[in-house]
Amino acid sequence: MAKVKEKFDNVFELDLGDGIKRIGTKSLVHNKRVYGEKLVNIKNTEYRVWNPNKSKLGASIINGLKEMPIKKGSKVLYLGASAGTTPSHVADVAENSPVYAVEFAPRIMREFVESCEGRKNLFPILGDANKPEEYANIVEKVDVIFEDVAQPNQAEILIKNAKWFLKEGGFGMISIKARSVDVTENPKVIFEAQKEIMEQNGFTIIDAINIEPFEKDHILFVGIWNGQ
Ligand SMILES: C[S@@+](CC[C@H](N)C(=O)[O-])C[C@H]1O[C@@H](n2cnc3c(N)ncnc32)[C@H](O)[C@@H]1O
Repeated sequence: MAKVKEKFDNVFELDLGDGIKRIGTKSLVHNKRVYGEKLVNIKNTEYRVWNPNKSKLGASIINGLKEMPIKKGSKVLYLGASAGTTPSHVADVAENSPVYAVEFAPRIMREFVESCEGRKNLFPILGDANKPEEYANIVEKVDVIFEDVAQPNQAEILIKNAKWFLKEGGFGMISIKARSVDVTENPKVIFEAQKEIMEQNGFTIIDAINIEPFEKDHILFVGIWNGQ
């Protein structure tokens, strides 16, 4: 018998009876898959299984994220939307609240727009996360910025967007890919350097999650914005 338990606001532990640790979100759009994820029905509710191999946020939750800043009612700015895998789960969690999702590759954007169909709170924005001023007329002040862009200046991009859009006391969540910063340097050194950039520019880091074995040399930092 399948069982469900709410782990964080609108994030559920799904026990399908096979001993595998799974999480999921309630389907906001019934019977619609975004990336081939499994759909399960438990007690008349449909859940989308959140695949940690395809989502760094999903992997972080499985690997022990302490607090989930994205909750029902959170306004979110998502940088690096790709085709919408993680943004779709984030939108399920936020439920009625807007998730603004920025992606700069037009081809991927087309796929992403398709996956937004029927999702009333997920807003695709074709834009460069390095230039927040270009989407400042669309995005409002948010509770959380989530970033997954795999660029050498990942931490700087978060800070730039926080200055424009993050409420004081809001959360920045950033997935750092060591190899995008420097392929030769030890990942631990890179993570420390990126953390320092954030701490010197207005964030207090409250959590750091290594997401192996799902992704190699990646870390997810969670920080509180002091409103610089
Ligand atoms: C690792 S993928 C994101 C995967 C996605 N977050 C998910 O979990 O479903 C990184 C994405 O960031 C996008 N990207 C990279 N640099 C960007 C920038 N400066 N502005 C907007 N998007 C960017 C890439 O085109 C790519 O689609």
